[in-house]
Amino acid sequence: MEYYSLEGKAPKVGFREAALRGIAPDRGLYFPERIPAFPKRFWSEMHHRPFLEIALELMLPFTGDSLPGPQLRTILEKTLAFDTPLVWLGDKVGVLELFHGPTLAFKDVGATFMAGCLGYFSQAANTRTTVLVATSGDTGGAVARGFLGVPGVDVVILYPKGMVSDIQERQLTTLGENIRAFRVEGTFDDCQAMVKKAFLDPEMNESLTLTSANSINVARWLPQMLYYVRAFQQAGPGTPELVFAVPSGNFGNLCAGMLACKMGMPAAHFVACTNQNDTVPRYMASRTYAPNPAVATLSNAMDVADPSNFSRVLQLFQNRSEVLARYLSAYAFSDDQTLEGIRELHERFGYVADPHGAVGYLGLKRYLEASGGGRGVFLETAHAIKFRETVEACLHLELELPPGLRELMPRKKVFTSIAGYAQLKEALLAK
Ligand SMILES: N[C@@H](CCOP(=O)(O)O)C(=O)O
Repeated sequence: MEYYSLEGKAPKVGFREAALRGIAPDRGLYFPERIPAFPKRFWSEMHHRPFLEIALELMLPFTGDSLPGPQLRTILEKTLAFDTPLVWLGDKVGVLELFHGPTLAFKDVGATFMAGCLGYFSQAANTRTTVLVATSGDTGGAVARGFLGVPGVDVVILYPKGMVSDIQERQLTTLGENIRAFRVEGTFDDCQAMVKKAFLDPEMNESLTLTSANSINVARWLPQMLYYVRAFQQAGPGTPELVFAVPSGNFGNLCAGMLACKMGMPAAHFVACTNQNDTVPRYMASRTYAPNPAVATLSNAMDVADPSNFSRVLQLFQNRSEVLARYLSAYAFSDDQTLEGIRELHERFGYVADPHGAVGYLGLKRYLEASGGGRGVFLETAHAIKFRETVEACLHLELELPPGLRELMPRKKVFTSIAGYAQLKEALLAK
């Protein structure tokens, strides 16, 4: 499989090079040159098969010659080591829980897969790679954990000051070793712009081998399709096609689900659910892509004004927004509505959701009402404990701290404060 740049001005590359580069030299996102289609039989017969075998079949066309089969299997075994259960809250509403990984967020899936790939590529070539990552909350912790101690890899995390939760900040600033954190005066979009700038900076590229661990990287993005397929498998044979409601920030997650659908996975519809950073819902209503400055919200991991992966979503539909609109609806919700969503889930189903999951639930509910019925699943992208203050105050209860987090609490947060790209560059080039 080869990958081309969505900007169209860079040569095609294989999976290995796309993963090592992060983005193409023309700043475009890499996109697979063909989407492998799996026949109806593959989907109808998967319900009794071990999921690892299914995952291998699905990922193999994408990794191609870059990873030997046994290596891909080992990486997938680690990636799938934690469950992503589909829990039905009622007849019509289910929740796909993606927070059972080591950092309690869906990012653990992609970060584990990518860390496995990069560890293998660096070892095989005996090189040192610097992974740059911008985070609005959850990616940073998952990448820090996924790459901790991986030989040949240094991780540099950029996060916006005051726009991530206390637990999220602990997850990305307290591990040490090969992980460094930079606290940026700015928004997630500023952090992401710095990452992209670094890739085009000749001095940086002369001294460092850079890549990105955001979902702009195919090795982070592609494996995220697996939990949609796992949800389909768990729903069981004969289940009517599901609506998937996806809390969305950088849109890698939603795009991975829609990719699975393009590969043949039956799905009724997708719903992109955002907070007030509503560029995509406004785009879907007006067909004008016009990001506003990012605003801080309770669902901070989605505080993204200019979602990188939306270009991939459009590409899946040959950039025909009228076709995309048949498969995707998009809604935005305020913080007050988010709190209402958390309360409603608790009152109706006894379910404790985090603010991102609550936004997903609200989107699902609105879509099912508007379309006159159906059955759907919202993605619970992070554990409620990561947003402890918000959830505890909203529901008047106390959440228990999981053991993995307990050990982070007494540790000191270590980070470097920076205001812009020049300081980042100076710090990374300092000997
Ligand atoms: N929601 C993210 C923002 C970056 O998204 P990614 O999936 O592209 O890494 C976060 O939590 O940092």
